[in-house]
Amino acid sequence: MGAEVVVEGLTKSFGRQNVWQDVTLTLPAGEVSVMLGPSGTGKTVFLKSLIGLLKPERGRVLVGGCDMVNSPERDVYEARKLFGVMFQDGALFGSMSLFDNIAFPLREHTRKKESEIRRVVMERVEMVGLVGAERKLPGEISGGMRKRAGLARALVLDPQIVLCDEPDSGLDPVRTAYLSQLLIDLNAQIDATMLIVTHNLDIASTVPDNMGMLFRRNLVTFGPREVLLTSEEPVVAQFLAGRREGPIGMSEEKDAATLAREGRAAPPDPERALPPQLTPSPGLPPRAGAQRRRERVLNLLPELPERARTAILRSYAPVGGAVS
Ligand SMILES: Nc1ncnc2c1ncn2[C@@H]1O[C@H](COP(=O)(O)OP(=O)(O)OP(=O)(O)O)[C@@H](O)[C@H]1O
Repeated sequence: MGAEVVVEGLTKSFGRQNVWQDVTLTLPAGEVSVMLGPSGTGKTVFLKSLIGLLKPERGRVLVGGCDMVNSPERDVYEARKLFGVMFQDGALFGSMSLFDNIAFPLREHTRKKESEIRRVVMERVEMVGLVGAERKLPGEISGGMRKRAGLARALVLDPQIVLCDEPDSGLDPVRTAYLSQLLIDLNAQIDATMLIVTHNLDIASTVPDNMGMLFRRNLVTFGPREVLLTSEEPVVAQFLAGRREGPIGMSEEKDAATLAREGRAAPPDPERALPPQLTPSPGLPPRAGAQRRRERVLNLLPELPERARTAILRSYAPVGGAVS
């Protein structure tokens, strides 16, 4: 099972520019979470802070007993091995074949023999559907294939936590749908804790167990997907509807006068059925994380808003019956 990631009171600034403050959330072990947010709200900075590449000035990130913010660099380096990171552009070495790119972390961080490296690399190549392309250079394949190669590389060290930074950027809607299914299938196979940063509403509404959103230097919300998807918070409703009307402007924030002229954005219709969450492809095991999540979320019910409660009970009810 993947490791839980506990974030407490995290605050990050660059000089006098505060990116976000007092961010507190827990990525539950083995579950899939998504972080949404308009451009420039600090989603990438958040991912980099989780792995200790950027150092917030306040707060803690606890992973398997290590505080990625405040522990000595030696401990942070060790704990970083629990993570697999898929960067926005795949971050592949252009002069190396996909095979060598994917093998790179194994050659760098382990003493495995070449035969063993080959076995692990090919297993991951198969998982992400790149068999036959492993001898190609990154420049000879499509953007979607590069993304999948980046994902395969993020998986070679058997990470307990997988972070994906905008895995959909530059992909067409069909490739994005395949990628969404791939992320769920991977979670079913490796039971890692996953955090996906994205603007993509299709991924956001069909992939995660949990969702959060960063806006105006704050974490607007983080919790079970149903909370955000039924939220009446104007910024969340605007983002999910992809509308111009609302607090999010071209340069992130609108001034109060513009907002007053527009009036409040309509909240989502409470009767609207939520898009169903993807399930693993036929032949794969059920997601252990989804089973744990069901227990966890049903215990949380009394603390959740009415709309989210109704949506959760509806999604867990057997057809025509009530949740036990
Ligand atoms: N190393 C850095 N030094 C100074 N400022 C930085 C640095 N990295 C990021 N920033 C600033 O932090 C803010 C948040 O950037 P970040 O890339 O995390 O946003 P984002 O939400 O991921 O955006 P997008 O969705 O457009 O990728 C931006 O204003 C950016 O300029």
